[in-house]
Amino acid sequence: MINMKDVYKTYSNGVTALNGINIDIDQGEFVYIVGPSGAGKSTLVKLMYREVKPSDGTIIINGTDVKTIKERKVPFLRRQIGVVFQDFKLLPKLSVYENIAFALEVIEEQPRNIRKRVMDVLELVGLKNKARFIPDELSGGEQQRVSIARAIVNHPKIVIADEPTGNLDPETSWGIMRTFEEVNARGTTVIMATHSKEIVNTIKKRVIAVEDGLIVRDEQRGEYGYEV
Ligand SMILES: Nc1ncnc2c1ncn2[C@@H]1O[C@H](COP(=O)(O)OP(=O)(O)OP(=O)(O)O)[C@@H](O)[C@H]1O
Repeated sequence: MINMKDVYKTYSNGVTALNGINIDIDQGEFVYIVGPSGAGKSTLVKLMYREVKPSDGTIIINGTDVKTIKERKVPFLRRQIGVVFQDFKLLPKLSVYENIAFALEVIEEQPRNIRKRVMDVLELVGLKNKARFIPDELSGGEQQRVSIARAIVNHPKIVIADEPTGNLDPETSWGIMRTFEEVNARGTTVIMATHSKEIVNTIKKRVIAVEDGLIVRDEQRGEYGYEV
């Protein structure tokens, strides 16, 4: 469902972030992307949701070629992909409920369906009782659970998370990981760029290691493989 072939990315300032990447990820997989700072992990995941465009090579996401996709079709691609960021990116003036409902309003979901879908997803992440709170009234872990809820409310086939536990303490991070595991258990593909050795070595999944824009390791139930 995610296929990258000979993918290169050079930014406009001349920095080459990816140097010939080949990846095949199937529906339902859980994949960690690891590697040193500046290795190209964020660039790799941003290519998957077409935040950046490849300089060369082919990227097929769910049957769509993201290099040749027409600009007006990009929103349809994005609907199939939920994205979770390190810094949550919630709208600060909207309530938890409204932050999640917004993701459905922009895709013109029928208003009568929105309430049930938002409450269902809040139940999944364990925040039904905080629907009326604004982000500032929540802990970091709760805010991240809201952002996961927002990413999955639309039932995307793929969830991409770039350092989702980077701003959270270890205990909170385990809770977030449980949520991602539940999302994955429902059949959603999860791709997670992370610097967390503890998480990768404890919750064993496929590990793709990137160094200097190249994949240097791709192992099922792999190890983090770097000293912290
Ligand atoms: N928008 C950009 N414009 C120019 N260069 C960029 C841009 N984004 C990233 N880079 C460069 O591309 C390289 C890879 O960056 P990237 O953010 O993908 O690495 P990373 O592995 O995610 O790093 P980290 O673990 O520190 O987040 C780095 O040299 C970085 O400076």
